[in-house]
Amino acid sequence: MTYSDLVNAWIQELNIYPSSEAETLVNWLLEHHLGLRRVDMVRFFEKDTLPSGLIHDFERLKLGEPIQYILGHGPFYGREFEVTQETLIPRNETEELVHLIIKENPGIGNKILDIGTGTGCIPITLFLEMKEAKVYGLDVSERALEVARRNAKKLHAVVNFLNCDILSDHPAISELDVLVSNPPYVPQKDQSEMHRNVVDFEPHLALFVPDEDPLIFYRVIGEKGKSLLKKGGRLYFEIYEKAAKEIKELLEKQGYDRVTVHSDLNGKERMITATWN
Ligand SMILES: C[S@@+](CC[C@H](N)C(=O)[O-])C[C@H]1O[C@@H](n2cnc3c(N)ncnc32)[C@H](O)[C@@H]1O
Repeated sequence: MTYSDLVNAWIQELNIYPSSEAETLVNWLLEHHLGLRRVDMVRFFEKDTLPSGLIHDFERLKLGEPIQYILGHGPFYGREFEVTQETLIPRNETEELVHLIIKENPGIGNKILDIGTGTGCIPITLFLEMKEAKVYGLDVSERALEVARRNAKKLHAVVNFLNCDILSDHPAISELDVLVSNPPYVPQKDQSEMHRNVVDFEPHLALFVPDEDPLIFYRVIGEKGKSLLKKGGRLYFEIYEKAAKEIKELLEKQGYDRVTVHSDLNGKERMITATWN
């Protein structure tokens, strides 16, 4: 079998994805298993046989499992982060949120807390990209925090991780320059609109909120932010596009200033920022 025979056959079999995406996924899997660049793979196929792990992983891909869970890692802001089924897979729009924080807070020694940290991708990246930042990350899931701690160690980032349920506990932190969160925000009833590989594989604890109170995390974090943030401190949320207007109104009602909705690169309203004065 040649490289192109195999790639074409697998693209056909991976018909749960559009063919351009299937091609990217097949090549990602091949590169991971063979440790070869695409150009070298053509030569590999002329003389070698496929490792059995590759076939097994392809079967998982066909069943809709996200490739980051299969490989055990995924990219975020130019670095690879370990992911497990206890953690959300880091998303592009979250990279944009992190980029906004870096751009808007060029000073030295910012004190930062990330609520609902998952893999730790937000605080680890902020530690590595901002000068002398003092960074905290919290999550209710101890299993997610274990992953976050491993990521920090591997990437040489100093982050204080705390196990905390933000809906019932108050973290013992104050005088923050930046409070950031990408909290769970998808109402249960919207499950049916989501891609199967998200609903079937990613942790529901990281995704869903009750239909009767979909803004619960924004309301609670906004309220707690008043004592966590210092005067002039900045709040950064990733948001559900459908809820942008309501979250803006909520934060204005809570007394925040300069409440601003930002669009991501796809033109979707996916971030909101505010100042506590
Ligand atoms: C949407 S994920 C975000 C993960 C990561 N920050 C990212 O952007 O990839 C939300 C995170 O909030 C955590 N979480 C859910 N309920 C929580 C709670 N009550 N208190 C603290 N964290 C919570 C989940 O475990 C999950 O890691």
